[in-house]
Amino acid sequence: MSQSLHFFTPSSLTFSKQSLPKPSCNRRFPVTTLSPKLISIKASTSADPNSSTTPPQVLISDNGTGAGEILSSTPQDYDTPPSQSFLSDSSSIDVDAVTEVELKENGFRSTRRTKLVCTIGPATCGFEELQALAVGGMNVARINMCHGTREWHKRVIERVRRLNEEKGFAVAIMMDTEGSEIHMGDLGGASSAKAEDGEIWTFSVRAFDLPRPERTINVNYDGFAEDVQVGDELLVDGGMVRFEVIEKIGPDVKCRCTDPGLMLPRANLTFWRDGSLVRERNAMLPTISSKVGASDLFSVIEIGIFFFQVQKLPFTTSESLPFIKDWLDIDFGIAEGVDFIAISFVKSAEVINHLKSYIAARSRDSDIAVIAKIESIDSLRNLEEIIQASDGAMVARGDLGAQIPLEQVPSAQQKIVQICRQLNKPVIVASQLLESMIEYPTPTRAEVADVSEAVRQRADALMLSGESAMGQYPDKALAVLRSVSVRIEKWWREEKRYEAMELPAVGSSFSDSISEEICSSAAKMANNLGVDALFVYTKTGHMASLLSRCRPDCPIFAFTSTKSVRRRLNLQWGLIPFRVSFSDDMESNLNKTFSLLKARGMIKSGDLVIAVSDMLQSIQVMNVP
Ligand SMILES: Nc1ncnc2c1ncn2[C@@H]1O[C@H](COP(=O)(O)OP(=O)(O)OP(=O)(O)O)[C@@H](O)[C@H]1O
Ligand SMILES: CC(=O)C(=O)O
Ligand SMILES: [K+]
Ligand SMILES: [Mg+2]
Repeated sequence: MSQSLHFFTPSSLTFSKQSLPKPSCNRRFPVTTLSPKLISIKASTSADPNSSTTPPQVLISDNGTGAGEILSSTPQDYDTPPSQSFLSDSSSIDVDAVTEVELKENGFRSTRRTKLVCTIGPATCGFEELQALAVGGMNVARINMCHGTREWHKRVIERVRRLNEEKGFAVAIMMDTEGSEIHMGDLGGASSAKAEDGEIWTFSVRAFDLPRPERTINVNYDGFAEDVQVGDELLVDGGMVRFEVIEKIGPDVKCRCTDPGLMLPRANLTFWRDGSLVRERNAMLPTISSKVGASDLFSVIEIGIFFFQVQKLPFTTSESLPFIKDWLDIDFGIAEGVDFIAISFVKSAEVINHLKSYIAARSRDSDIAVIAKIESIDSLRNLEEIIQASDGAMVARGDLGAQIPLEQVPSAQQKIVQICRQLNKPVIVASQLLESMIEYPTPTRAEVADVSEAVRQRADALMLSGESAMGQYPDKALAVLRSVSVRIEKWWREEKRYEAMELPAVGSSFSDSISEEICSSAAKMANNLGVDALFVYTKTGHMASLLSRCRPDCPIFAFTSTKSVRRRLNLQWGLIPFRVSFSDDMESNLNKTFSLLKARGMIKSGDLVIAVSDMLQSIQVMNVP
């Protein structure tokens, strides 16, 4: 079978040099006073681009006054049941409601390219709060299995699903595992505990009766009291609070506070001796978490049998497997059909490979992406192989900063972001981006500079942790990420300050190589010609990610036929994912999408577009008819 690279401009779509519009911001749509509020859409269009008989039907809500600006002949409220407002039939297109307004307000060039992940916690778990985050630009909702119960997380997942169904969002769900590191107990329900300078606290592996005795902290790791030595330094949350070990009495370890501060429930603990992290025993942490109850026993046995039969591995090898609580959470994530599973404290590529085969065996369509969290010193040693094995990575700076000296975190971040892009894996920069906004409504200048740097490095996504999980200003924190991202992206685009990155070949077949060449050429052409948007028709999302990897100046409209691929693409830089059914006939796909998007006012005649697809390996340059 021959594969050819087509460069053609169909006669009906030819353009002359003069007809090429000059790239500029804000030029295509009149700027309205609408802010990114929910809109309600029923795209009832003809697939025939020339048909003018079916008027577009779009209702945009105003800023909450209820007097929506009607742009359609058939107004429809956004609370219309999903079956009516978001038809997934062959004549409709699903697009993020917020993106649609953004496109209409500011044009292609101003859409945000950097994606935003929000950790959901007590401050944001309600439907209204989740909706506010989605309206504010949340692309991915992260649930952290370190905190809360599975029932709690299940309710959050259900609400996000409902939000997507009813309001047209495509918020993806990322489940983050607990990971087998040492951490404190849950403080008996208290939201925090304050340690003052010089105070003596007891860290113990004993379980305490409630109420928790004063100045005592429960530790999750049975070997803790044996492992620490008098004189060791004990760091809570990577050094937010520090203690010196002064005495060991059986299971109790007495410590004096040397750096006071606030300790949060289930905070991570590390101990240091003579200036080095003590970590030999970390690799031998318990494989069965104390949190596994009798009701989980059947699942534990099942998981054991899977690894014994399928992998021929003893399932107690904690080097290769996260501990059992994680596997139960992973089962939960698979059953719930989450979009991403993020694995904490990955030490080698092995655990990623095991998880991927586990997912493949357990979930029918196996489209859960596995994200490797880079937060242990071991993961830095095996960085390339871990990232290569994964579907993406997270720079988990919180715990990473507890395992390597803080001043090494920025260079590690830069390296991880760079390797991910070279290997074509999405990368999330996480933790403490806007830490002060947990308490205050404005960020520090230093935090804004940190966010800017992650955007400048062209990371795929930024993540909020405590800011959105339990902070006082989750929406404001998200708004800061949004506005800083847009501003910095624009600045770097206009000044062409970004360094071109050498992008090595990533595919293994000749067909992969063609796809890569097509995408890099299309991205280059898009920049040189100043086109308005790149269109990519992709079944698996791969071609879209190859385009995203090139970080072109214009946004990438990614058309895919499945909802799960659309949600997954929501994590990747510059992609605006649409769900639409399409065929192998590019000509009809183009006509259909032009027609649907024109009907929604998202493109107009004359817009210059470059289209690629993974069905027909070609590049087409055209003006929208
Ligand atoms: N589901 C939840 N229920 C209660 N509190 C939560 C929940 N999720 C997050 N939090 C709170 O938000 C804080 C920050 O969240 P984050 O997910 O970064 O947790 P973490 O434990 O610090 O980190 P890690 O990602 O390393 O597990 C937590 O320390 C916790 O206090
Ligand atoms: C996100 C996370 O796990 C960390 O920063 O440690
Ligand atoms: K976690
Ligand atoms: Mg962590």
